Amino acid sequence: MSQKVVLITGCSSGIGLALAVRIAKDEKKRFMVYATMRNLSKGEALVEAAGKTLGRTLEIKQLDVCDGRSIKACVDSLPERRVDILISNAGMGLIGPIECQTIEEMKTVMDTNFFGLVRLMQELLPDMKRRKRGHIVVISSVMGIQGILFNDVYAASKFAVEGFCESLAVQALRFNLNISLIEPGPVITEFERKVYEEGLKVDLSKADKVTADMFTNIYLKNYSQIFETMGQMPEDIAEHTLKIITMDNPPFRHQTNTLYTPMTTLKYADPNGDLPIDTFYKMVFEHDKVFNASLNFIKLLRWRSRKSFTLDKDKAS
Ligand SMILES: NC(=O)C1=CN([C@@H]2O[C@H](COP(=O)(O)OP(=O)(O)OC[C@H]3O[C@@H](n4cnc5c(N)ncnc54)[C@H](OP(=O)(O)O)[C@@H]3O)[C@@H](O)[C@H]2O)C=CC1
Ligand SMILES: CC1=C(/C=C/C(C)=C/C=C/C(C)=C/C=O)C(C)(C)CCC1
Repeated sequence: MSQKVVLITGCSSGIGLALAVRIAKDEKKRFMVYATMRNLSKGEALVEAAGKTLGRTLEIKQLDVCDGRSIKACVDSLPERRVDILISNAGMGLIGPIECQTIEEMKTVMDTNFFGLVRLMQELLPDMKRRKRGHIVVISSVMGIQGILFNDVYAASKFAVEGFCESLAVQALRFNLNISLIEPGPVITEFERKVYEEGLKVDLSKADKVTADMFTNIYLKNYSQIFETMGQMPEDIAEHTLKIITMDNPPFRHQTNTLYTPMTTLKYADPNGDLPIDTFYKMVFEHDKVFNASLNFIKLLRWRSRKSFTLDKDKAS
């Protein structure tokens, strides 16, 4: 069986970079990875992490998901235009009260996170259908199934992604194609830093006092703590994704973070949809002390298990 061709978007940092490197370093050399980024001058970190795979199982190419011509040029440059596995990863976040955001800012998020995927699919789906072979893997988010306070537009963009893929999945089956949504919770990447820094800069003068206070003193105040407690590393997401692309019958949805699943399960537990909303409200406004204590407890457990893992490794070596 020849190598499978994998095209990944947004590989200049974070999950995309980790994915490209992990898949290119596959022990059985099952994949040829085209790691793409919109700005090739940001390729240094990937070049370094790719090491010897560069020019062998990994090649870097330019691709901007907001530019149809750039997508076409990239796909046209591939041997026989063949892509067996598309990993749509490029994306951006946006936090804050909606009254403080412009429609332009919101459109940029939708254009990147949702229309970026649509453009890729328009370019690649017809070829995949013709070959009756292909797997489309989308880095969605837990926010593709559940909205989170002050992430209104970001969550909307990921809901759009999920609705789009769920609708297409039936048609895809007819052509022997698979679609999989990877749904990480918080992941420690540039995304976290960029979103937080932009959040600190939000001009809250258009928001009322209660909303501005909620954003600053509840959301932003707890933001880093949530990432520290529940955050996964991009390498974890890469490992999960590698498993999904090597399965015979890959699932349509895959959540990567077991610490987060109690939250998303609330959504499926109540068809009225009130349970997750009421629970989030109580966590934030009524049981904030219990919520913070639980986060600290999880942090302690994770710290201890990391420490014993390091000690075990030291003993073994
Ligand atoms: N971090 C998290 O907590 C979570 C992230 N996700 C999702 O994971 C994906 C990757 O994010 P993550 O690695 O965390 O964040 P990063 O900010 O580290 O990476 C985002 C990548 O997307 C690229 N990108 C942005 N816009 C475009 C564009 N128009 N064309 C091509 N590439 C673009 C960025 O390129 P550039 O460097 O040029 O900006 C960068 O390479 C996103 O879809 C995000 O929504 C999902 C769940 C949680
Ligand atoms: C869990 C939780 C919170 C925050 C969750 C966050 C911040 C999740 C971030 C997820 C990301 C970044 C996904 C990216 O796609 C709140 C609202 C503070 C309180 C209620 C419980």
